[in-house]
Amino acid sequence: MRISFIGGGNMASALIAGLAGKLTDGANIHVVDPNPDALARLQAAFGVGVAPQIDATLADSEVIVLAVKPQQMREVAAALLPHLGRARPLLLSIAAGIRSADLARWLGGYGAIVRSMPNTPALIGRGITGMVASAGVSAAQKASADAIMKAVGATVWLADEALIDPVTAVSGSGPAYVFYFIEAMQQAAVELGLSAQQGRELALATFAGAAELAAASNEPVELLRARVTSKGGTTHAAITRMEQDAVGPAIVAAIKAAAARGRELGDELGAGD
Ligand SMILES: NC(=O)C1=CN([C@@H]2O[C@H](COP(=O)(O)OP(=O)(O)OC[C@H]3O[C@@H](n4cnc5c(N)ncnc54)[C@H](OP(=O)(O)O)[C@@H]3O)[C@@H](O)[C@H]2O)C=CC1
Ligand SMILES: O=C(O)[C@@H]1CCC=N1
Repeated sequence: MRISFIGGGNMASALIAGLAGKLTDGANIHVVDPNPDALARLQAAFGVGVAPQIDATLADSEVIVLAVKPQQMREVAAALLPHLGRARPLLLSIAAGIRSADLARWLGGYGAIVRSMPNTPALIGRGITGMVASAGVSAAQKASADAIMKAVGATVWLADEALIDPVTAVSGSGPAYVFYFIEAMQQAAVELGLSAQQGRELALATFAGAAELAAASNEPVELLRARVTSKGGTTHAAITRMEQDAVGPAIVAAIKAAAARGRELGDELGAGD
């Protein structure tokens, strides 16, 4: 499969790292980005083809992954439009907020669009991607999009595009919340007298182990939490403090803020012709 990436930044690099040499050869991947350093890094690491701007090379791609910032998408659509005619590739957008209908409108009514929301654990093949296909996407194109994202983790197809903003808020942005929690655990470890290295090792192993345990168990996470929480014990002291400080409601509110920002980006950037 020949795949092009428009934008070779953080998320594109994570996807390319997961794809190259697995789903397709690096030589079948083409990356467009204005930054020479980013292109040189990707070329050296994965043997991908590179270009500083959109050109006719794109016409050979079966799938074009749109991996620029949401604010850059409209300009990219204008540059892409002249190159879509012949091969009619699938456009696989990973941009937060940008609605398929707006993208299609900027592309003169182009219908072969899958909107998706991956996350950075794709870098190690442990990503999860929410996806939704527009009406103009063929079954074969949907299968290609699924194969690309499955090569870097799991996929969840959504019946309604409105659910992409919640997916963005939960799993697209989610790794940042997990890293934030790990940072806090590391800080606590150091403040309690452990070394930074020990704090890191303890926090990471605990996160990974607890997540794997929850995934392997049929029991709800509330029950798994209750099993750690001995009556009158240490966990109870910690959870009581978290409840006093409304940590759970603050996390829920934060995730809702992310979803609202996704909708707001769609409104802001999709407005007008
Ligand atoms: N980071 C993440 O965890 C996730 C990000 N996403 C989505 O992925 C998209 C990219 O995010 P991210 O990788 O973090 O952002 P980055 O800024 O790291 O990457 C975007 C890249 O696109 C380049 N670019 C700008 N204009 C063009 C153009 N006209 N043609 C080609 N390339 C261009 C940028 O260059 P320059 O810096 O010079 O502008 C930059 O290198 C966003 O839409 C985001 O919503 C989705 C899921 C998770
Ligand atoms: O923060 C963002 O907007 C992007 C989308 C999901 C993760 N990063």
